[in-house]
Amino acid sequence: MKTPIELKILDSRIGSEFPLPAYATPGSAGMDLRAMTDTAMVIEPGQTVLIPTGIAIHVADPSLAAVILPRSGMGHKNGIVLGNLVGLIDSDYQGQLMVSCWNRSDKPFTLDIGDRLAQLMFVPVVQAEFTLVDEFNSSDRGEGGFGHSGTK
Ligand SMILES: O=c1ccn([C@H]2C[C@H](O)[C@@H](COP(=O)(O)OP(=O)(O)OP(=O)(O)O)O2)c(=O)[nH]1
Ligand SMILES: [Mg+2]
Repeated sequence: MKTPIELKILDSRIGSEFPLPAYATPGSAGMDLRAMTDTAMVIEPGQTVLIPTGIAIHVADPSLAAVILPRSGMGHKNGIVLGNLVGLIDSDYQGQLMVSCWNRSDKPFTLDIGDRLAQLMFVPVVQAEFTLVDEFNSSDRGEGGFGHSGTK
């Protein structure tokens, strides 16, 4: 059972020349987002460019969010990852989904119009309300962290 999410097409090439984001297989967690630029573009080594996707979504439910993640092939083979590492889409965001595209490789990368450059995944969210305390009930870990348990 899939969760309905409102989507607006902002670029008419989506839904005509290029399909709407969709799950590629029944078990896919993410759906690919496409580069809806006016022209193909070369992203130079080290450069970060904000790429429009041509769509907006309104998640609406505060117990859900969407995240934009790199595609593993683009990241591993081409060094095309996200300038913000992970993009978080708030449930009340209604603007265009944008992908911060970072070429972390040492080679220029050509991004063609409509290329699938990142992926969108919906996730459950728990909103917290802080309860102020002076002391925590002690845990086994306590304040240990950042590798204090070693690597072996
Ligand atoms: O990769 C991304 C990350 C964010 N957003 C949009 C949706 C998100 O809800 C909004 C704000 O993102 P975030 O809170 O991460 O950025 P900020 O720098 O804190 O901006 P703001 O002050 O608008 O919250 O920008 C994208 O389109 N793509
Ligand atoms: Mg913010």
